Amino acid sequence: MMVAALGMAQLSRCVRLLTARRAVAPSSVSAAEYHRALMLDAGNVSRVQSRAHSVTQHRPPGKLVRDGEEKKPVICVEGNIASGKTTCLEYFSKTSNIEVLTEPVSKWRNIRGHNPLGLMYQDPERWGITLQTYVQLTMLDRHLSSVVNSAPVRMMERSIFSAKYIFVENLFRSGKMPEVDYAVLSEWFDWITANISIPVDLIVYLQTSPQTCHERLKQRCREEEKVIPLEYLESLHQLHEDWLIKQTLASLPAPVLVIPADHDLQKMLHQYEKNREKILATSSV
Ligand SMILES: Nc1ncnc2c1ncn2[C@@H]1O[C@H](COP(=O)(O)OP(=O)(O)O)[C@@H](O)[C@H]1O
Ligand SMILES: Nc1ccn([C@H]2C[C@H](O)[C@@H](COP(=O)(O)O)O2)c(=O)n1
Repeated sequence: MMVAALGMAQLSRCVRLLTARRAVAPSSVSAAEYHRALMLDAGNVSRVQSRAHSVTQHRPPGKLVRDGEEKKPVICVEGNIASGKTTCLEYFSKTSNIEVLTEPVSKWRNIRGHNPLGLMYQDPERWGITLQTYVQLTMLDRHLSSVVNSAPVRMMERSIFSAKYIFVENLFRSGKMPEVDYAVLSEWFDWITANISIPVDLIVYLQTSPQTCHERLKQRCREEEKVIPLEYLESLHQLHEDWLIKQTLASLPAPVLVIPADHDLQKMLHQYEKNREKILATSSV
């Protein structure tokens, strides 16, 4: 399995911890109950503790978390390709005291000299599973990454949730991902979300029309994305709407703040200012 081959430190550590503890669990106690009762070492991973603020529903006890993670509220910025997520994060990082985590796109474009993002766009049936396995791994790594500064809020570009509910779902529904690949990715996703705490306190949805994204995407001119047709952005848009607005696709990990994002840059900065309090107040919810 690719994840094993890549040997991602956090995931394998979590897996090892669970496996090791399971091996010595008393036979009269279920594995789940036993894990709940465990107080794991104060090394890299520990059991969820009480939180400084009141948003506790996404941090159920018994899941593994990175030390300190539960103390900092997490905002995920979601939206279609080229909707303006990076631009939004840049703006807030310049104007507020926040910790910003961008999507690890450079890793998706270059893993040991290979470009799974480019391969996926060339032949999604063959390479969709490869890219999305790596996206899932690298997004989990982002979610679990240690706090890098003392900023009171963390703002992330996308999440492990949109990777699954939007991109994997789209590949499968459009017939470009074989059912077995979808099943493997879903099993991984279900295991991760059942066993590892992935706190999200607010989703900021940059809501755009697919046409706007198509224009911005052409303007950005990322080599791999030159083959993206408008129809692809329309499918992704529909899934975003189903997940974040209609709420019919999958459960939401956090409340959603919708920001209309078809406007020009100047007006968008105004929109961000208008919503600044709502977004950053997440830290005192
Ligand atoms: N409001 C806007 N109006 C016009 N162009 C924009 C706007 N926001 C971002 N862009 C441009 O659109 C492209 C995609 O924006 P980006 O922030 O990289 O999107 P994302 O991170 O969602 O893919 C970039 O070239 C960026 O400069
Ligand atoms: N799970 C994912 C996440 C992203 N991508 C692609 C889409 C874009 O080509 C690129 C980066 O996205 P952006 O930040 O520009 O919206 O990665 C994907 O295929 N699967």
